[in-house]
Amino acid sequence: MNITEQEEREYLEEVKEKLTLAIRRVDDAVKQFSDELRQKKSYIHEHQSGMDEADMVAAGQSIDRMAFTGEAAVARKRNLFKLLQSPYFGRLDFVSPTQGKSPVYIGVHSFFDERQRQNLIYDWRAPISSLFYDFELGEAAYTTPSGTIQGRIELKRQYKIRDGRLEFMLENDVNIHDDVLQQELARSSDDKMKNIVATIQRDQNAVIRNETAPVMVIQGVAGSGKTSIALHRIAFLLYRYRETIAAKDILILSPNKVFADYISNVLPELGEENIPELGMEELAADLLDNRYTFQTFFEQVSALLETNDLAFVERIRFKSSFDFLSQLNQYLLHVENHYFTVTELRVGKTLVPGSFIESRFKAYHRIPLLKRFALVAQDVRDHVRSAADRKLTGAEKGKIGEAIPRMFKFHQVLDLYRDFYRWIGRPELLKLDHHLRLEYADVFALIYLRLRLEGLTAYEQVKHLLVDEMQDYTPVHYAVLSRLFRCRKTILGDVSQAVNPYSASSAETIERVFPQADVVKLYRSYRSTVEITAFAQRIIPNPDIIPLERHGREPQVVRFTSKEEELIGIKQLLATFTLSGYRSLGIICKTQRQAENTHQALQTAGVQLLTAESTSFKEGIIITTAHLAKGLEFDEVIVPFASVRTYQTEVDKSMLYVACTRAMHQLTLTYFGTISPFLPA
Ligand SMILES: Nc1ncnc2c1ncn2[C@@H]1O[C@H](COP(=O)(O)OP(=O)(O)OP(=O)(O)O)[C@@H](O)[C@H]1O
Repeated sequence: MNITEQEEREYLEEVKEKLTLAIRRVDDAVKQFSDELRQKKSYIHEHQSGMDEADMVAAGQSIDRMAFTGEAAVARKRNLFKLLQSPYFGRLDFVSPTQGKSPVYIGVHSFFDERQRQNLIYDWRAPISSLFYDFELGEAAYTTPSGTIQGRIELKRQYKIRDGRLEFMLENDVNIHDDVLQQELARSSDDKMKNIVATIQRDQNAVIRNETAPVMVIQGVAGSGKTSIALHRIAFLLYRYRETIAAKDILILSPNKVFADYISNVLPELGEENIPELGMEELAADLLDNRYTFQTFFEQVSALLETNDLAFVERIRFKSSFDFLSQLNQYLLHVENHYFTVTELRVGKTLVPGSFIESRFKAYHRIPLLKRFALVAQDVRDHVRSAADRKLTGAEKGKIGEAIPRMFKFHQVLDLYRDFYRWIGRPELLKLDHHLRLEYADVFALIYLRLRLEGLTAYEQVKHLLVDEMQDYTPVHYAVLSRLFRCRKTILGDVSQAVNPYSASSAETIERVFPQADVVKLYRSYRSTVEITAFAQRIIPNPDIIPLERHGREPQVVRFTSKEEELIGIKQLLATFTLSGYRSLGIICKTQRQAENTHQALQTAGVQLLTAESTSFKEGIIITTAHLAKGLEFDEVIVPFASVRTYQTEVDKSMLYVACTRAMHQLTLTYFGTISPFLPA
């Protein structure tokens, strides 16, 4: 069945025809829904006066239901349209004793032909589609909710169908993905991340389809597809658990708005709605009820890059350690045991003994400490009432309500946080300016104390949490996340890409906070050519990295004799880029100031400056910092001012590594003066 290319072409036309018919049917349905909706609305409008409240509610509900069904039909139509452009990308002929043999065509969505009552296209997330990613020809098996199906794959094909036309078709006997993967990776970049359903690799597929891990930690080298996989995993979970999880139940913690915008196309491309996204700082502000102002992570890194303040580094280092978290925990025990100093309380003629108050306070040990006072006060009132055998006056009730919290040493979490540093004998480690602005390293520690002392119940509706750039968060961050989000989690990152090496977390660090986590390590790198990967390896070596065999020009390190000359050189590189056929070029600087100055100095039309306030980026020439470029990629990257003056510390080294690993096809570093010690002379 459909053996020759000609037969495949004819089959494609057949499928397209059926898709066109299906679109027409959905169109009719949509039209019918909107007609009915209009009629219903005008009926309600005309008969409004004669309707009671119950009628109105019922009518409103029926309108909502119709609108919902109408919206589902519109979404279905959108998916069918997408299929019409590219109905499927793979096929396998699977023979099993129970199912016989029939070709399984795999696409971005499923397509069930109502007339034939047959699945013509299987969704890439369907159980049977996993065969495509996990097996070559021969014995194979896949798991369904009702058990494992064994069989043989007798044929496997891959197609490239664009605008409804079959561009090529590949037969495989060894590894089907290699040729197509090479083609995909050689393509120019996009201003939005793209889906990779046609070329998901076996190890990636295992992560995407993992259903058992309560916490999945993905440590993957630069360009190993972590972000892509995480988004495909979300799409998979939305499909697999569609009865219980909807897009709105998932939350992405993303490093910045540009990144959020960059990844925003993947899920819609896969037919899912976009999911809510939040930056760490937004989360922090929310958890602190917007009561404190604080330095952002970007500002922290900028300060590190622009000053050499050893005390600042020391504060960050300390607050990024496990020791810090355990000292905070010890402090909380100390607070519990020593800061509630009970005294006996006289109410009218009744004397409430201190031991009673203390025992009530201890009885509530499961309740956050600062929430216990109201409960203890109520117990004291009950005690007095039964001892005095009368009702309490309002004044007496008020007196008890005030007296109990007064027995506790502090009332503001910030006061406790300050006290913590006195308690550990390091008061110099807390720096608050006169506006009480917190340093970034203090933000989540304060939230942690608040969480433990006051309890926070926000975000309980989240059913899956995705954290990208995990290396940028510390044990305290994770302690907060683990208490706040009790749901399953996917956490991904690369410790080599920390923009602040003083506060970087590895997969092992995160595993200590989430001992139940499944940790997956990915070593194959897809983004950059072998030459670019090898170059970046000299900055931060990782012997385990496996670059995909794709070659390109050797990265260039170009020396100039002055800054002016260097800028002229960069302008020439930009002119070459505009003729190159590539779509994106990133000039990746170390600091925001350097990026701004370069932007001004170049004065070339159409060069966009990306800042911490930017919300999206477009193709073309971008000037930005390594910090903001993290997670993004460009056809070509220029790293200017790569001299020892710019890149000399550990933080600088991380920045340089991140900058170089953003390049897909071409990388050039320019400098004047003495080259950075991290680069080959
Ligand atoms: N299986 C695949 N098929 C095709 N392209 C892939 C595959 N895996 C990864 N890629 C491509 O490799 C590039 C890097 O992917 P992605 O940005 O998800 O990696 P990452 O590990 O998050 O990178 P980084 O940590 O360096 O930001 C993207 O262009 C992505 O489309």
